[in-house]
Amino acid sequence: MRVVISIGGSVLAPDLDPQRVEAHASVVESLAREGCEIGAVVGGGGVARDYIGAARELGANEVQLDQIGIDVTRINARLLIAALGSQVDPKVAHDYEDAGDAIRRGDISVMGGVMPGQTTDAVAAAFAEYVDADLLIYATSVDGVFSADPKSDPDATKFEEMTAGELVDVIGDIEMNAGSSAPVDLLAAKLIERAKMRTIVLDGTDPSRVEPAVLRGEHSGTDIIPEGGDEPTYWAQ
Ligand SMILES: Nc1ncnc2c1ncn2[C@@H]1O[C@H](COP(=O)(O)OP(=O)(O)OP(=O)(O)O)[C@@H](O)[C@H]1O
Ligand SMILES: O=c1ccn([C@@H]2O[C@H](COP(=O)(O)O)[C@@H](O)[C@H]2O)c(=O)[nH]1
Repeated sequence: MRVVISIGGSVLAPDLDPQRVEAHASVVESLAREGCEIGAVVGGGGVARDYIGAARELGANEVQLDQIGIDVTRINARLLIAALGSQVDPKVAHDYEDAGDAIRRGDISVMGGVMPGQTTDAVAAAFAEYVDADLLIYATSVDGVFSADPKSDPDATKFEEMTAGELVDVIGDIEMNAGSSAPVDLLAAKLIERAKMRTIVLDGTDPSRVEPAVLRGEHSGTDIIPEGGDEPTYWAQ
């Protein structure tokens, strides 16, 4: 089974705690030991937003701010690589071909951002499509996709499952400025829709939630069900 796991910067390194990074790496390594081929994509989190906020005040434009965000995602990717064992490609992949080559060699491949105008959510979706992944996981700071931002709307309700088209509708109004927050960005949602990619959005603040989701489909987040896609496959079945 081939899996792409997107790990938000806010769940990988909210406080630069090496033990937390190690815990995420352990989950990735454990899945690799189970025989999964793994691509990981790492976000920029609060550090990226801090840099973006400071540079915005200094007058940088949105593309320049995105470039700062990309730099931070790649630093976080290096952090994850540092915690992974010998099975990881030691280079942060800057494009999908390099990342795909690493996976075909049997390595775990780690990416950060690639180009302005999107977030690492879209990188993960494109990476998953490029390598024909069986499953795409978003380990983020919220336990799934809600009808509205649960941090600002107490009446927001969680979708246990939804189609990619419904996901596009729910997140369509979220701003796309550098450093913006969304469980999955709009471009990612469109890529998931066109690739008919089976996708799970879950709370990755506890990294141990990722493994049962990959192996058995067990999680409390949101399943994005492909319209016209294949039946879900799990490694343990
Ligand atoms: N409809 C929604 N459903 C769920 N979360 C939403 C929604 N709208 C906005 N959000 C916000 O999206 C945020 C999740 O994305 P956020 O960008 O913080 O982290 P991430 O995707 O894990 O990556 P990173 O921290 O690297 O940017 C949550 O904090 C939540 O407040
Ligand atoms: O491909 C990419 C990836 C990221 N960015 C910019 O970086 C920040 C942080 O990334 P997150 O995935 O949100 O953690 C993002 O808001 C963009 O500004 C990018 O431009 N292109």
